[in-house]
Amino acid sequence: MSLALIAMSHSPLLHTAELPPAPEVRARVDGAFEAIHAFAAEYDPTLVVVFAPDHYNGFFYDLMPPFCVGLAAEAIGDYGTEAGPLSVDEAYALAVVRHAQQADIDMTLSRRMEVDHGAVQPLETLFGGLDAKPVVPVFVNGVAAPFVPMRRIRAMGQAVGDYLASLDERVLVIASGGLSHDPPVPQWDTASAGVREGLIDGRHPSPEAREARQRRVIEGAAAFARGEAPIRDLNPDWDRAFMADCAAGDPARFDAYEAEQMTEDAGHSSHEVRTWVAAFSALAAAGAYETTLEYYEAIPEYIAGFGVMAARTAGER
Ligand SMILES: O=C(O)/C=C/c1cccc(O)c1O
Ligand SMILES: [Fe+2]
Repeated sequence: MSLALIAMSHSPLLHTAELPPAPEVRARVDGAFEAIHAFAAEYDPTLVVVFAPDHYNGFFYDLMPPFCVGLAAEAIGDYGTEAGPLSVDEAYALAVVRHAQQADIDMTLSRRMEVDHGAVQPLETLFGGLDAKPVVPVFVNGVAAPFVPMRRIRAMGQAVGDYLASLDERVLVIASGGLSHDPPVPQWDTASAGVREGLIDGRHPSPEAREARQRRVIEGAAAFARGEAPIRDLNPDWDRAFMADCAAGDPARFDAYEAEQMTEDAGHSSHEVRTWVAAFSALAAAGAYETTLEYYEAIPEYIAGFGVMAARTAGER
């Protein structure tokens, strides 16, 4: 039994920014990515569990669970990320569902999950593509309000971690998303009727609609970097405090994060840190852990408080 964790922000602007960050900033991001790539290579997982949000590409308001395990999954290929099937380990995915349900978690499942850059960017960064490792994808809602209390995400992560810790595998849990950020993703309360229809069931848009949506984000990022976009500022203090809570090894700390306050302090997409809460709670289920790598920087060009962490069960080598 062995567990390790990598948590990383993602951003569709990583490869599409019209106004990229300064070269020294990009070099630090690349350095952090190289470090987690090396960490993953050294750990050499036999199973990967990726906790990822979705951005109205796979999950919509026609049926929005707080979390969901994919027994089969297909990447849609947004923002230049790889499209195609993920190499899902169906037996382990089903076992995760069963174990979580027996632990009083109302885990949901999908036999045809669609995932976007949220799930794919970490797999590309760490393993170079979608199918290098057997994977169990776990969607965690981080954009579509209302949100269940954070203690439910912690409990879900703990239940998943309890199961993973019982396996004779080297399991890497990945968290994707966060930290403070407020990209131009539509909000139900302020959306027009037409946009609302897309939030209810906007699956498989035309290439023109996909392009228009991506342009809006790319142009929004450039405007934000110039200080001209009407979106919330990044909040490095909030981000560093959250990362300190992640490093603390005490998942009960996450219960204090209240959704409306998070939106206020850290933006509408700060709820993506639910993936971090799930992953760190899963890691903690295997016992004490040590953080071996930490990087943080607020990067307006990526519309992201951009953080990377790696951790593994203490005393294991
Ligand atoms: O296009 C989207 O829906 C999402 C955009 C985005 C922008 C910046 C950071 C993120 O985590 C995002 O998902
Ligand atoms: Fe995101």
